[in-house]
Amino acid sequence: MTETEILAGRDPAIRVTAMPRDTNAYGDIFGGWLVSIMDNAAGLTAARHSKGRAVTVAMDGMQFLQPVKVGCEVSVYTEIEKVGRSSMVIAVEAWRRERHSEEACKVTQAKFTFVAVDDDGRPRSIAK
Ligand SMILES: CC(=O)SCCNC(=O)CCNC(=O)[C@H](O)C(C)(C)COP(=O)(O)OP(=O)(O)OC[C@H]1O[C@@H](n2cnc3c(N)ncnc32)[C@H](O)[C@@H]1OP(=O)(O)O
Repeated sequence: MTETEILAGRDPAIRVTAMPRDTNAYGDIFGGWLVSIMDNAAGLTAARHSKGRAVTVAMDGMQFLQPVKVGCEVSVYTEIEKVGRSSMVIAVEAWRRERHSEEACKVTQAKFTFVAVDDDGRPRSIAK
C-alpha cells in the first residue's frame, strides 16, 4: 500500500513545519521535539474524547524510524485504540513530507496513554 493510500481520508491532529531551532548538533530534528508534538496531538485527541482535562501517564513503544530535516512538513495522526474507565490508549504516528514534494513517509510511532482527570488532578470517568 502506498503512503497516499495509507493516509487517504485521515486528518492530522497537528501539522507543523520543522524549523532550524528544532535541530540537534547534526542538523537533524531533535527526537524530543517530535515527542513533544506527538504528546500535544495525543493530548488534543484525549481532551476532545473525554470532554475535559486529560494528562499523559505513559508512552510506550516509541520508535524513531526516519530522520526529519529542516523545512519538512510534519503531520501527526492519532487514533484512539482503547478506552477504559478513565484511561485512553492513543496510537500516534508522525509523517514527514518534504516541502517541494508529495512524497510522505512515517518517521515516528508510539502508543500514548492519557488519563482523564478532574480539577484536582484525580482520575475521572469518561462518559461512554
Ligand atoms: C510528571 C509530568 O508532568 S508528565 C506530563 C503530564 N502528566 C502528568 O502530570 C500525569 C502525572 N500522573 C498523575 O497525576 C497520576 O499518575 C494519574 C492521575 C494520571 C493517575 O493516577 P493513579 O493514582 O495511577 O490512578 P489510578 O491507579 O486510579 O489509575 C487511573 C487510570 O490510569 C491507568 N494508569 C495508571 N498508570 C498507568 C500507566 N503507567 N500506564 C498505563 N495506564 C496507567 C490505570 O490503568 C487506570 O485506568 P482506567 O481508569 O481506565 O482503568
